[in-house]
This record gives sequence, structure tokens and C-alpha cells, in this order.
Amino acid sequence: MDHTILSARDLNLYYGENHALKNIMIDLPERQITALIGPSGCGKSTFLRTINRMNDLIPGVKITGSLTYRGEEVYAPGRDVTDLRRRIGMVFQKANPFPMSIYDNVAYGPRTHGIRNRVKLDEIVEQSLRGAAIWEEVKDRLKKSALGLSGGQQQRLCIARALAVKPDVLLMDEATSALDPISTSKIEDLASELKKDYTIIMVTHNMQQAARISDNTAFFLMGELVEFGETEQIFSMPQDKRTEDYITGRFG
Ligand SMILES: Nc1ncnc2c1ncn2[C@@H]1O[C@H](COP(=O)(O)OP(=O)(O)OP(=O)(O)O)[C@@H](O)[C@H]1O
Repeated sequence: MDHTILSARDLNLYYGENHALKNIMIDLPERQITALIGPSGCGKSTFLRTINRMNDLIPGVKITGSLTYRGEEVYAPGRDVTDLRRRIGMVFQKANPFPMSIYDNVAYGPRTHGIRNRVKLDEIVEQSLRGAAIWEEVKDRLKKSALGLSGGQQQRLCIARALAVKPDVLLMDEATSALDPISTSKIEDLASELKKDYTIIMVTHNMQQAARISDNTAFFLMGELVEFGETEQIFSMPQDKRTEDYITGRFG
């Protein structure tokens, strides 16, 4: 039986007057890859950011309904958002390494959480870089600037940085859209590897990518969740005509 880790019930989000998420109902299973697909502006990224409260930073946002993570309300008053974001990490479309060394990028989060012991930090940095499949490429240049890495390496470094605080869930917002095919395939392989230990939720515009690596697919359209199910089913036998039109390229 799949174990639900995140659950939305009648979840609505408004940017001022713009009703960007409409009555979202979804149960996301643990330790699987869920792909969020749909045409531009349908609310995929908004939904992704709602999960670790990144939308909190945007003025005029109103959220109603329920979103639970491991049974606890994400928007409960008094919820520790820093702790939530430690447990639910995020990787963005554009790799955004800090302008500091490779080592310091990865050690940044653990240091913020109070880890100062050098041996312990070394261990976390190595583990995280190995976890993100970039250790072999950077182990001899840990003190060099992260900005000297290629785009694909920078994105894997950002994944290592996310892993360093030992998260539970990884949110990926079009994490490969700026990368070449080889880097993209490395990150896809990595995601498939990481799902043994982490729950991954990814926004992608790349239908082949969703079909290749995700276990479940959610199709959004104009703020609604039109269809959610096993990726194989969604791509072979969509239940909704709108899903079918989208995945066969008739719009979007
Ligand atoms: N920061 C914001 N302030 C106001 N409105 C926003 C903001 N971000 C998104 N929106 C609006 O919310 C709706 C959903 O946008 P969102 O970015 O979630 O869509 P998306 O499906 O991820 O699109 P894309 O594939 O183009 O990234 C759109 O109408 C968009 O204009």
C-alpha cells in the first residue's frame, strides 16, 4: 500500500483576485516521483510552492482549505516554516549556487542549523555530493568557487545542497529545463535513485520526462487538478478528454 505523505483537500490559492488553485484534492504517495504537468499558467509551480510555503513570500496571497504533510497542517498557525523548509527542500529551474566554494555551498544549510564540527561537516558534504552524483567530479576542487562549474554540475550541486539538511521531500521546479540532454539525463537518473529515500515532486514541461521517470502524474489546467493517477495510466488511458488533448499535443 502506498503511504500518503502530502494531502490537499479543497485547497485554494488566490493571488489577489486571481484564483490560481481551485479546490485541489490530491494524496501524494511517499518515496515516489510525482510529476506535475499542464500548460503554462495552469498553477503547477504555484501548487509546488504551496507545499513548502514559498508563496508566503508573495504579497496578497490567500490560501484556504487543507494541506497536510505527514498528517500535520502546513498552514497551521504557529507552524515553524524554517523547519518545514528543512524537511521539504526545493531545487529551482535555474541553478542558483551561492557565490562561494563548492564545500561552503553544501555546508551552508547544516551550518545554519548549528553544525560546526569540521569532521561532521566534511562527512555531510561528502555524503550529499555523493547523493547528488557529483562527488567524483568535484572532490579535488571543493575549495574552488561553485560558479566555475557547468550548468549541469551546478544543478547537481544545488541538489547536494538540498540533501545536506537531510530533507524528507524534494520539490523540483523544472530543474532540467535549462540543461543539455546529457545533464538532463544525469538528473533524471539521479531522481530515480533518490526516490528510494525521498519523495520527489517535480514540475515539468517535458512530457517525455514525466513519462520516463515519474510514478504518478497530475495534470493541471487553469488552476484545476483535472486528473491524477499512475503515470502509465495517464499516458496510455487518460480518463479526461482534456488530459488526452494535452498529452497528445493538441494544446498547450
Ligand atoms: N507571484 C505571482 N503573483 C501574482 N500572480 C502569480 C504569481 N505567480 C503566478 N501567478 C499567476 O498564477 C497563475 C498560475 O501560475 P503558475 O506559475 O503557478 O503556473 P505554471 O503552471 O507553473 O506556469 P509555467 O509553466 O509557465 O511556469 C497564473 O495566472 C500566474 O499569472
